[in-house]
Amino acid sequence: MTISTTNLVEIRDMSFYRGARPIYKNMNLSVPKGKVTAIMGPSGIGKTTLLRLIGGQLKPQSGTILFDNENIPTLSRSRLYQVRKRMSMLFQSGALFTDLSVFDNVAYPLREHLNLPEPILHNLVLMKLQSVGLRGAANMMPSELSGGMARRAALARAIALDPELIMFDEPFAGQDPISMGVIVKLISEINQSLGLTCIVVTHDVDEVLSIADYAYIVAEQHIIAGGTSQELRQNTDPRVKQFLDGLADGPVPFHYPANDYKADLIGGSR
Ligand SMILES: Nc1ncnc2c1ncn2[C@@H]1O[C@H](COP(=O)(O)OP(=O)(O)OP(=O)(O)O)[C@@H](O)[C@H]1O
Repeated sequence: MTISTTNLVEIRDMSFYRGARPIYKNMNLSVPKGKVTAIMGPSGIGKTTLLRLIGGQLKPQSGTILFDNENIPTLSRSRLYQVRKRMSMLFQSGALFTDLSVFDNVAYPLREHLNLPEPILHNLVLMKLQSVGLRGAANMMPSELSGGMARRAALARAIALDPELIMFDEPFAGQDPISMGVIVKLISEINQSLGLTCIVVTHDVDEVLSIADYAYIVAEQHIIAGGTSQELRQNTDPRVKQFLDGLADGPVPFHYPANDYKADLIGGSR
């Protein structure tokens, strides 16, 4: 196996099944250190699953998932706990703790993992909030925030422990164009100013391609195309064009695999 020092995450020949159903078959993926990597693909194809595999919450049936050259699926529980501290995941539902203020939400992982004197913790939290433009909202409760602000507060919490990798699951979903622009800019800024490796899973092609150094498209249980944003835009594969142009139907089927429609309808009750 070639071990790369330039890729923070390296997936080789990885297969993952849900029951008998393959989600990934012999898939390969490299996520370069310090870059923004976009993972795109149709709904239900396995993008969130991929993030959970990288985070060690799910185990593949075969293959390797290297994080900084450590094979995640084979790590002991305690080692995985250590490695996971270096990664952060921001899920779409990235819920804040509703009974804690914005300040305390961001302070939570710091209090949980580090034993910092209160004045240092205070300043660290304010610095994280400053980086997402919410220092002024430190004392607000999550219920008082707009959707976009809540997402930014969740981002401040996700970077509280200075992870090396941050994985965003659909960061733009449900945002108005201005909030989307703010989030695009924030991802780009935290990548550039903190040197954070970012993986962004999304359907929002234009937004993500504007900041991604590399972009991959998942379909048919593996990566069907990848490269720089520009290379992907020039790709002539009809499946890639279908996805990038947002066409509802094409070589990548719109429907989740199902029984014959007519048979299902006349078959009556299930
Ligand atoms: N806990 C589970 N048990 C069984 N199947 C699951 C489970 N979670 C997800 N799946 C299936 O795995 C497949 C991949 O799901 P996943 O959430 O990774 O897709 P996705 O590409 O992130 O979709 P979307 O873009 O719609 O969020 C889906 O078909 C889903 O039905």
